Parts: sequence; C-alpha cells; structure tokens
Amino acid sequence: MRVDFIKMHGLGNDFVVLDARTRTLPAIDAPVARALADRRTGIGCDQLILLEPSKSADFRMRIFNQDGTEVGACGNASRAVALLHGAAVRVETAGGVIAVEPSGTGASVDMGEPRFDWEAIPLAYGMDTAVMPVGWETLDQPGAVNVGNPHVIFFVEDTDAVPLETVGAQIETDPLFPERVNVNVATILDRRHIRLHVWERGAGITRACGTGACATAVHAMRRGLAEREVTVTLPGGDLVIAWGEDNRIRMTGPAAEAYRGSFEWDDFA
Ligand SMILES: N[C@@H](CCC[C@H](N)C(=O)O)C(=O)O
Repeated sequence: MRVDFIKMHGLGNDFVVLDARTRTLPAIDAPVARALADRRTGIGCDQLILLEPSKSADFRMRIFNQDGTEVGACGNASRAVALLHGAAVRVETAGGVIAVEPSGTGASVDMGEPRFDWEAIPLAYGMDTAVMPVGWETLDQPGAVNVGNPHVIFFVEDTDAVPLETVGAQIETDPLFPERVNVNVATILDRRHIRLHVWERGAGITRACGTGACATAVHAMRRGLAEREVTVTLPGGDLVIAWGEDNRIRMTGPAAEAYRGSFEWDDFA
C-alpha cells in the first residue's frame, strides 16, 4: 500500500504527518513509528503525527516520539497541523482537546490549563513541585509542570554550560518520573525573555519543544520570576507564551511545511 506523508516542522522540531482522516491506514504501533522516524533508514523525524477522525473535536492528533512511544501533547506539531488545516479548529489529543488557529506564518494554540499536583506530573511520591528537593549532577531544585505531557524545569546561569546529552538522558529515566519526563534547562534573561534548551522524552535534544516552552514559562511565572507573557528563545527560534487570567496557556509561533512524499507501507511494517 502506498501512503502519502507531509514533512513539517515547528522551529526545526520536525514531524512526519500522516493523514488518516479521509483514508484508513493500517494501525501504527511502536515498531512502525520507530522505523518511519529513523533518520538513516526511514523518513526521519522527532515525532510522527497521525491525524484521524474524532467524535469530540474536528479531528484527532496522535503523537509518537522517535522511540515509538505514544504521548499526550506536542506544541510544535499543534501549530504545524493548524497551518496544514488552514482554519481555526479544535483538535483532540491524548492530553485533552486543544484549540488551534493559523496566524501569520504559523499558529496560535490554546494549550489548556497547566497541572502542578505531584500525582498529575506524575511523580513517584509527593513533594512540592514549585521547588523540588532533588538534584542531578550540577542541576538541582527544579520545578515540574504537566501541560498535557510531563516536564521538569531547571533554572541555570548558562544553558550552554549544561551537558544535556548526558544529564537529560539520566533525568528522563529516573524512577522519580514513572512515565519518564521532558527535561528543560532555562535561563531567565529578563522578566519577559527566557532562553531554553530541551531534552525531549523519547527523542533527545530537539531544536525546539513547544510544550517545554509552555511548561518553562508557566513555572517561571509561578515562581514570580517572569511576567504573564514571555518570549522563549530556543535553538530553533522564538515562541511567545502567555498564561491568561482564565488559567489557560496560549502559545504563538511559526510552523512550516518542508516537503511531501510517499512510501510503501510494507517497507516499514
Ligand atoms: N516536541 C514536542 C513534544 C513531543 C512529546 C514529548 N517528547 C513527550 O514525550 O512528551 C513539543 O513541541 O511540545
């Protein structure tokens, strides 16, 4: 069976998008997702995105990390599918229903409400998620936020000085995080500007992470270190994150289509 795909990205966080809204595709499992995401033997991407019909929203977006795990949220992919769809829509994800709207060369996304309870992150045992009494190597006292997926955030003097390749992998799989975790290291440049590097659960270091930007901004605001709207600068570029009086997070930033192609399903199944 020949299957069409669209290669997209949000600030260099790249996706293979498969559209099963009007055509039934065979089931995607972890080995298929891994094979398609492989940068040497597949198409290559940080996340595989599958669009399907939905009963509760305009359509459903399923998200698979490069390692094949299915997850609840992806900020950058949310902007990419808004661009693809070309109109304001409600999208069902495993992390909840989000509202996306094309805007300029990208999109604006209502990412929903952040959750701070330790059970919601989730953590293995109870603690204050605003200042956690834990540490790894030179990183300590992080915060944790769930924005449809789990994030831990460390504020540091210099993001470039943190060996994220090694410490990110170590923290992602620490037993404190039973569902593993996305690891954010951030520098507060001023009350409206944050620099951020992210080690993504199931994908490693990416050029940008939309949910990481949301989690980091909200954590900085919760700690009183930032205004309620900030620019988050990632290696791939900037996102604007606002946390409204209604407790909802709004993310605005670019997204782009790179190219289209097709592949033979049996080569990857
Ligand atoms: N790149 C994404 C996040 C993708 C999922 C994440 N790695 C997880 O496992 O939760 C983004 O832009 O938010």
